Amino acid sequence: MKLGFIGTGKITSAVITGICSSSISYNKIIISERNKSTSSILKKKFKKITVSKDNQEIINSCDWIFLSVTPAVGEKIIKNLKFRSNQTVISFISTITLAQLKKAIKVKAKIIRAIPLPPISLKKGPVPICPPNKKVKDFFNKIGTTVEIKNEKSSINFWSTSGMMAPFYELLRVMTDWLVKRGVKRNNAQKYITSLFLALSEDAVVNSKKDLKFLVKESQTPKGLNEQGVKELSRAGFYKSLEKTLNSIHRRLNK
Ligand SMILES: NC(=O)C1=CN([C@@H]2O[C@H](COP(=O)(O)OP(=O)(O)OC[C@H]3O[C@@H](n4cnc5c(N)ncnc54)[C@H](OP(=O)(O)O)[C@@H]3O)[C@@H](O)[C@H]2O)C=CC1
Repeated sequence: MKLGFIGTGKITSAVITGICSSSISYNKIIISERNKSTSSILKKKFKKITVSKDNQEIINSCDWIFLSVTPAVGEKIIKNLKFRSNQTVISFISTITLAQLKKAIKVKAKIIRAIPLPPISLKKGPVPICPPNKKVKDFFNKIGTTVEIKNEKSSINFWSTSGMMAPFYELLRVMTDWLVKRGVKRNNAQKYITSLFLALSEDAVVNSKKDLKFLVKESQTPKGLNEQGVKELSRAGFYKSLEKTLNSIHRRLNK
């Protein structure tokens, strides 16, 4: 199987890093030259990668095509590319819908939307795909955890929560800086905060059969520090504001 990537930016780089350290079997990966620096780094790093200047040439030579350009570029270029009906086209593009993709691609290829996130480079994290597709599901399960979504409207909900990655890192940054201001060495502060949140996330995954509210409750002792933390942040509107931001990202995606 030959895999082609139209657009070689941050997410292509993460997906290819995941693929190249996984058990996925493929003959070749062809990536577009743009971005020049990213494509040349990937080519140097992984043997089976070829770089092409011509998007159409990538499509002509590959079985699976990953669309990984920004929405504005996608709207401009996809309609001018010629696909084959026996191809699988997987779009990472955030705001181009399945109906719009079908119209631009014209032939009856299999068209799937997927939302890989940067930790896919570590073969970790969820990959929502819509509509469900067995082969695409098996593929992403080798570099993450595929979540099949039947209804495209519902996939927008997942897209909305993916807008919380940078806010999550910002949370870690604020706590780390807080420790640094109190005299803790930066590397110790960062190590403490990142390993604490890694452990908490792993614990939440292990306990994923339980409703998260039990973990919220279990991690508080009456009148303890965590009880104070949740109470004060709730009173300050921290969690309401999180919900409000999710709603506003959702509205933007739903336009
Ligand atoms: N980053 C993320 O976490 C995620 C991103 N996505 C989606 O994936 C898509 C790509 O995102 P991301 O990787 O972050 O964006 P980037 O801006 O990093 O990558 C886009 C790439 O497209 C290239 N490009 C521009 N024009 C063309 C063209 N005509 N032909 C081929 N390639 C071209 C750019 O090259 P150049 O630099 O030369 O302009 C760049 O390398 C977006 O639609 C985004 O919504 C989806 C899931 C997660």
